[in-house]
Amino acid sequence: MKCALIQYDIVFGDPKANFKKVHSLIDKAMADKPDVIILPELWTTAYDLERLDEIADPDAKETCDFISSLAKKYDVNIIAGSIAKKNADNVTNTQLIFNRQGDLVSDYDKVHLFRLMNEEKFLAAGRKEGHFNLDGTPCAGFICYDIRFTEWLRKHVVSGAKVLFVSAEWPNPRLDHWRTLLICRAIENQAYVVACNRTGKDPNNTFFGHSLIINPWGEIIAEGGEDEAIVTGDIDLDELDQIRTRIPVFEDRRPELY
Ligand SMILES: NC(=O)CCC(=O)C(=O)O
Repeated sequence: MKCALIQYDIVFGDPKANFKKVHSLIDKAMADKPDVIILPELWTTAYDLERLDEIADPDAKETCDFISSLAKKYDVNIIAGSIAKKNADNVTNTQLIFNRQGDLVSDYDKVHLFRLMNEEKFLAAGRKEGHFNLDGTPCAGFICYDIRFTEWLRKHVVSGAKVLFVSAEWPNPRLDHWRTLLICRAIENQAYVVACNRTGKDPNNTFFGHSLIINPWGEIIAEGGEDEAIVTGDIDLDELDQIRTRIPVFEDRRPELY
């Protein structure tokens, strides 16, 4: 599974500009023929939370039509980061996943809202799990702050997920937390972690990029810098099985004790 992570500077509060930018970045990413493309968190609006009434996508319809047509056109799976989705009575931070046929295979609402960026004041938290299947591989999706919640990711891995996709807007000065948490999630779960973070800045924060692909041994396969880039790397699921055989963490767990 070849992954292409599109880490870019999201235009604040301007979905139209972001659709245009993402269209051209996806066109560019396809030069490498990836199997899956990953976008960052809130990639249509960024953290312009005070204007969500105006700019959140009603039922995610416009975003779904746009991403679905690109997935079909390019025969590629797309983790459409997350977007602000306007529902009947609230707005959620929702990760949308499309397969190569352009079908929506998961819509995961961020479960853990991040107070430091005022999410709890404007967004409703999700309650359901983020499982999906891409080309026969069991995967799960998470959004930014979710990665601090070990049990949440573990629950998905225990239910079968082998690749953990993360969409983020993780700002300075917590680059060390970002890298360390993601490496730990990969090692402890003996799973691939594929995490896309935005670059650039908004009125309140600066973002460092450093999107990462990490193997189940905790080794970094690819890492972005601080600038806009398409970060690519391959995932080899045989390697995952070898690591799980060598150190059989899932056989040795004692869930009856904890
Ligand atoms: N957008 C987010 O959820 C940011 C999470 C974050 O920065 C953290 O330190 O956790």
